[in-house]
Amino acid sequence: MMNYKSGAAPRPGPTTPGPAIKATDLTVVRGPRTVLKGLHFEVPQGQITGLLGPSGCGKSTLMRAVVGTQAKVTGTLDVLGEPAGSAPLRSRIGYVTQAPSVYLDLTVRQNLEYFAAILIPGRGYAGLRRDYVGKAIADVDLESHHDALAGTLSGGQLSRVSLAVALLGTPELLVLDEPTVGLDPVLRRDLWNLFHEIAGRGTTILVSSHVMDEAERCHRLLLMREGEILADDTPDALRHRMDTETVEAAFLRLVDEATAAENSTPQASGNSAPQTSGNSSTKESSR
Ligand SMILES: Nc1ncnc2c1ncn2[C@@H]1O[C@H](COP(=O)(O)OP(=O)(O)OP(=O)(O)O)[C@@H](O)[C@H]1O
Repeated sequence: MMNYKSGAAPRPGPTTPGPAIKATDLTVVRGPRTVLKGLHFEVPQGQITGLLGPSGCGKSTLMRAVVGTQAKVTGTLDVLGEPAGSAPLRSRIGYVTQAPSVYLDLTVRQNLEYFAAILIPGRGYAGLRRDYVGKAIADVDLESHHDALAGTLSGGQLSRVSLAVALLGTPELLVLDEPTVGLDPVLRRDLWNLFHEIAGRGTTILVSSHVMDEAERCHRLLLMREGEILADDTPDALRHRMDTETVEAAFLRLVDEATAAENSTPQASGNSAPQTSGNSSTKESSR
């Protein structure tokens, strides 16, 4: 968790020009495996960028690198104009992991008050903390449950408490690791509406999913496979370029092309970049 220096006012919104995230030759090794393989990409500010791909392709690892919790990261990774993981970024990024990170024996409000006290310590900020807690609870539509113990909430409600914690302090970048896993279609729709509302206020959102219909709700997509980026595009451009009805079909076509390219190159190794249709936004040409 990150906090504000005493006397420093919390930051209200985007303050840095340029992309929210810029990666150059981003490589991550975990154990014996190279999990991210020399990625080049940018994430624009104020939009929802979806990080999609099959289980194990490296989505969480990429997100961990962005928020600065991943070891053995090489290449260049700038976030909001600063090197990923640097101290000034701590109060500017909200991160929701796959596991709800809340205390089950505290109420919704107590959880938020606790994290707000760490984020913005000091008696002088008591009023500001109260405002942030109230706003975060309202944002995730949990006002009717603010006094409920977190341990008594449903899975969807618990996910929303985690999201509320990440929203404290109005971060410029929100990194959400599969926030809709296990939620019913109505809750998923409501959460995506909330993401759009948050992005509409200028917050950049990087959100991972392996549910392809969620790709259609993103402004941009990074499609991943085996630690590489197969495509970096808008959903419309991707469907158009691959001549498919859905992003899912476009993704499957890209995977087939990459597999065929690998199979037709005898010396191809697991670290080789897949061949795609030659669009300027594919990994090959963005190097
Ligand atoms: N601590 C670790 N040590 C070694 N390898 C790891 C470790 N954690 C993850 N990996 C490997 O790194 C690869 C990428 O994992 P990652 O969790 O980033 O994938 P993912 O796309 O987020 O998957 P999922 O959608 O299932 O969450 C996987 O092959 C995984 O086995």
